[in-house]
Amino acid sequence: MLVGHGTENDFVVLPDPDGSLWPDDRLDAALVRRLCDRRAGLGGDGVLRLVRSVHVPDAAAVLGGHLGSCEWFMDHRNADGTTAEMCGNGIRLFLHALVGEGLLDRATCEAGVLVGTRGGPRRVGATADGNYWVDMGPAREFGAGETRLAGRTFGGIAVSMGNPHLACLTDAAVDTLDLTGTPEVDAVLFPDGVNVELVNVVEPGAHVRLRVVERGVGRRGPAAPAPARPPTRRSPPRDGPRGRSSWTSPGVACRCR
Ligand SMILES: N[C@@H](CCC[C@H](N)C(=O)O)C(=O)O
Repeated sequence: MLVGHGTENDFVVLPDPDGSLWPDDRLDAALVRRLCDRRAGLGGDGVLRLVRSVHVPDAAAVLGGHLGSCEWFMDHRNADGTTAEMCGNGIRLFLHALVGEGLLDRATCEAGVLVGTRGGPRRVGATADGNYWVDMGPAREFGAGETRLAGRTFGGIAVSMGNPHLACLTDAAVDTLDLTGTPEVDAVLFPDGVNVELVNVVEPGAHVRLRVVERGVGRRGPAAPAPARPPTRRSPPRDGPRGRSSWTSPGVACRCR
């Protein structure tokens, strides 16, 4: 077992190349909760199992024709034992762990490696300066939503990045909010729950500050923002200018483009 984090989204990492060490009947929801328990277990926002796609029963269904191109599959579990389709922070740690375990050669990662996830294939790569990048894919809006949290109501856009997000622009200083509660959301719009991001625009189109209440985890710091290109208005530009932007959350920073 390993532990690691991507922008402080931390995980218990289980290398299991042929799927024999942690099959589903062993890595069940109860064991995931115990592993992620920050007092009685190793502690983490979730579990990342490193396994070849051919040993994942549902990989063919979620990858379709991409199955043959995704040697590795990120089997992601949230701290509460639920599975998540995709994790922008986790998939960069996933690649780092594959390299660290000698299962992939870092030099071959610089062009990008296609990794299977329950949100479909994602290309993730290593940079020459020791960092990692991920192509999060398109942000797919699927409606307007709101959440009741920290004694306030925040309106936002429902966005899928493979996993569901509610991205809420707000003038309330996000660093000052008490996010210990559970966000109230529309169960029809978000039948499987949702990751809630509260966003302050620091510099339109260039820099946002955000706080996340993550599905299956609870309050925590950053997440790969949804949409990956932070919105500068109530809904992200459908075909707005592409460029670089950054987001910060207490203690970390990340670049998006
Ligand atoms: N923080 C992650 C999201 C991880 C999964 C999430 N908890 C979910 O259930 O969708 C990210 O960076 O995307």
